[in-house]
Amino acid sequence: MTDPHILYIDAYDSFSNNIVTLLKQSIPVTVESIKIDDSRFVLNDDAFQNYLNKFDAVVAGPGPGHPANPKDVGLIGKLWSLPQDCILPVLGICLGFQSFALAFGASIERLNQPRHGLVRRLTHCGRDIFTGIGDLDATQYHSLHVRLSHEAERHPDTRLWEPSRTCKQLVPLAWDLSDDTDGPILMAARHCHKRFWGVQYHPESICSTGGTELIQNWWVEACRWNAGRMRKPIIAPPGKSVNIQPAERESSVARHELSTVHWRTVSGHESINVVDLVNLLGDQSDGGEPILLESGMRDGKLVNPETGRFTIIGLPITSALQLRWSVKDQLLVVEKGGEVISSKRSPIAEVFCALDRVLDEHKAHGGPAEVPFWGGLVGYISYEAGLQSINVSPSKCDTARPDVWFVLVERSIVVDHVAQTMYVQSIRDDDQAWLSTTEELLQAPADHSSFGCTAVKPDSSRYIVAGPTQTEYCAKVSACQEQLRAGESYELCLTDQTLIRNPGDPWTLYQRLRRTNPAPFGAYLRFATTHDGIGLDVIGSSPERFLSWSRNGKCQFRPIKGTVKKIPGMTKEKAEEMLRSEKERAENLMIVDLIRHDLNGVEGYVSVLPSPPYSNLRDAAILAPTILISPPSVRDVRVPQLLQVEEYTTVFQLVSVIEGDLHPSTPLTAALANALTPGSMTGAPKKRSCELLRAIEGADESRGLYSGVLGYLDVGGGGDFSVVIRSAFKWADEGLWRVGAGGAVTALSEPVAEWEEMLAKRQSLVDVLLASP
Ligand SMILES: C=C(O[C@@H]1C=C(C(=O)O)C=C[C@H]1O)C(=O)O
Ligand SMILES: NC(=O)CC[C@H](N)C(=O)O
Repeated sequence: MTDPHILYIDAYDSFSNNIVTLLKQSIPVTVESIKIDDSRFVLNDDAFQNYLNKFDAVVAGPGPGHPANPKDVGLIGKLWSLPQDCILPVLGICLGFQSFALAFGASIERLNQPRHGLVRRLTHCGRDIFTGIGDLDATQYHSLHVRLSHEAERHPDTRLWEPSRTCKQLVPLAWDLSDDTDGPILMAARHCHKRFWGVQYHPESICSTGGTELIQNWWVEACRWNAGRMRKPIIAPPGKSVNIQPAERESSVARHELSTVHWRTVSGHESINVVDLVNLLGDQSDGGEPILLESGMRDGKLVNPETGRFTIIGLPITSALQLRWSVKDQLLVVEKGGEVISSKRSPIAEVFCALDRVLDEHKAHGGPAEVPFWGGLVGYISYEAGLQSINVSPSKCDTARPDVWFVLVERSIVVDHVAQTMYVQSIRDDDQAWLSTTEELLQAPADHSSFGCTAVKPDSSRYIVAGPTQTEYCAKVSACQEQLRAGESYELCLTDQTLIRNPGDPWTLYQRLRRTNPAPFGAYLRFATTHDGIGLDVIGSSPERFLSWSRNGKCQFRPIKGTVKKIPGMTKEKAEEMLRSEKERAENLMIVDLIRHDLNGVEGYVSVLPSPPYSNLRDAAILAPTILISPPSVRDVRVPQLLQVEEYTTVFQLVSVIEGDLHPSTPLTAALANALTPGSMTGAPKKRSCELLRAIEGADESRGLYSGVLGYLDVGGGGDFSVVIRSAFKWADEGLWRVGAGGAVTALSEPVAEWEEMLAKRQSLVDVLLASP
C-alpha cells in the first residue's frame, strides 16, 4: 500500500525543508510541498479543494509577515473555513498556528521583545499532541503572538488549560511562562472539536526537543479522525518536478572518457613560502595571471588546519576557457582561446548546468587522493547572482559586469602545509614537459623576484572615496529592527560598502593582507577578458567556509555568526563568555537552522542534451534545457559542531558546522546552486530578508562579489567555496577597491555596537588599502 500523503504549505520560510524532513523521519508518509501563492489555487477555490481531497493531512508552515495579511499566509488562510467534506487535519507551525488562532477569535499582537532564536523550557499539558513528552525545550522565531484573552492570562495558574471566554473553541496545550515583560505566551493549542492543532515554536529546530514525538502524537490524532471519517490514503498527484530514476538519469547526462591527472610531488625542505612560489610561477606562466587560494598562517601555524590546510596556485593560460554570466543581461558567455564560442541568454539555473557540463567534459581521475583540487573551474558567484536563484530581483545595477565568472585551471601547484609537500599537477594530455620543468623549478632554491609588480604610487593617492557614516548606518540598523519587531524577518544581515582609492599593485596589497590578516580562505585573483576590457582584481582574507564537498559527496557548511572584536586584554576565555550570550547564540542558531533547510532542500537536476547534430559538445550544452529531479538528494543532515568559538587575527567568531551526504548521482554544483545566496549574509527567512535588505541598503546598491562565494569546482568531483567577506575587489573600469562589511541585526542589537562591529570587520582591509607602501 502506498504511504499516506501530507500536504506541506510553505509560506516562504527558511526552515520549511527541516519540517518536511522531520515529518518524513517521524512518520511513514509522503510529503508534497506547495507555496502559499501557488498560482493553480490562489484564485481558484474549487481547484484547491479538489487538490486537498488527495491528501490525508496538512501542515501549515511558518513564515515572515502577519497572519492577517492574505499575501503572507495565502492558501493557509483558506484551510480553516473549508466546506465540511474538504476539511483535513492540520498542524499549524508558528505563522500557520497564528493563522489558525486568528480564524477562531484570538487576537495577534506584537511581543514587547521578539523571540528570535530563543530556546525556552515550555509548560505543557502532557496530553494530546504532548502525550509522553516530558521536559520540552522549544526554539522560537516569532515577533507576534496569539492572545486568547487578557482576562485568562491574568490568572495563568488556575486558567492555564481552559479556553478563554472570548476564544471558546481554542484549547491551550502549552505555554511559555518564562517571560516577565510579555507574561504567559501561548505555545500550542487545538480546536475543541475540529482537527486543527498549532504550535507557536519550531519543533524542527536543532535546539528543540520532542519534535518527533509531537509529530507522531499529532499523526495518531489525525489518523484517528481520518479513520472516523473513512478517508482513504490516496496517492498524491505528481508535482511540478519530474521524477527521473537513477538509471535514466545516468543516461541523460553526457558522459565522457575520464582524463587522467598527471602529477609529481616535491617535498619542501623548510616551511614553503607561498609568495616566493607565486613569484616564481608567475614569471614562468603562459601569460595568464596566477590565481591563489591560500590557507593562511599565523606565527608559523595554519590559522585553521581543518578548513585551511592546502594552498592552491592555479596557472591558467591566457586562452583558458572562461564562463561568465551577468544578472543585468542574463548572457552566458563561454570564451576559449580568446574567442567567444557561445553567448546565450540563460536563467541562473542554466549557468549551473553549464558549469556541470564543463566539469563533466573535463572529468578526471588518478590525481593524488589527499589533494582536494586537481584542476577545474576557479571563480566566484556574486550576491546578486545568488538572489536570482531565490527569485529576488536585484538592485538596479547599471553595468553588465560578470556576476558569475569561472576560469578553467588545467595546471596547478597545490601545497599541503601539514605534510610540507607540493603537488605539481596538470589535467592536460601532453604536459610532461611542463611538469618536469616546474618540478625542477620548485626543487631549485627560490628566487625572490616579484612577478608583474608595479611601483606603488605616493601616499596621497590612497584615501577613502565613499563609505557609510555612523548616523546613516545606525538608522539602517533601526530600520532593520522595525522589520524584526513587525515579524517580517527573524534576523537581517545588514551590510555597507566602503570605496577606497589605491592605485598600487594588487599583488603587493595581497602580500600585505596575508601578513596582517592571515585567513583560511586567502584569495588573490586577477581576471580579465581578452576582448571587451572587463577586468577584476580580488584580494581576500575570508575566515568563513560557505560550502565544501568531497569527491564522495560529503558536504559541509560552516556559517559564522557572532563576532567579538579583539581589543587589548581580550582573551579567548572572555570572548567565549561574551559569545555565550543569548543574543550571539540566537544569531548563530537561526543560521544553523536556515542552512539545515538549504541542505535538506538540495534537489538534483540534469541537463537533457538535444539530439545531434551539433558541432561540438559545448554548443549542445548551451542549448540544453534543465529538468529538476525530485525528491531531494541529500541524506543525513547533521550538526557536528554547534556554536564554537574560533580565533582570527582581529576578531573571535562563533562557528557551527552542518554536514550531509549527497546522493552519488547528484550533479556537482547541486548543493551550491540550492544554497545560494549564503544565509549568513542574508538573515532569515532568506527571501523576505533579502527583499528588505535591498530596500534598506539602497535600491541602487549592489553587493557584487562581497557576500557572494569564491572558490573552485574540482574535475575530480569536489568543491570548496568561501563567503566573500574581509575582502576587497576592484573593477578595472571603476578603478576603486570595494570593501563590504556588516553584521547580523536582531531585535537585541544595539545600533552603535553594530556600527562598531562593521568597522572592526572592515578594519583589516582598510588598513591594508590605506597603509604606506
Ligand atoms: C557581514 C560580515 O560577516 C558576516 C556576519 C557575521 C556576524 O554577524 O557576526 C559573521 C561572519 C559573516 O557571516 C562581514 O564580515 O562583513
Ligand atoms: N516563524 C514564524 O512563522 C513567524 C511568524 C510571524 N511572522 C511572527 O514573527 O510572529
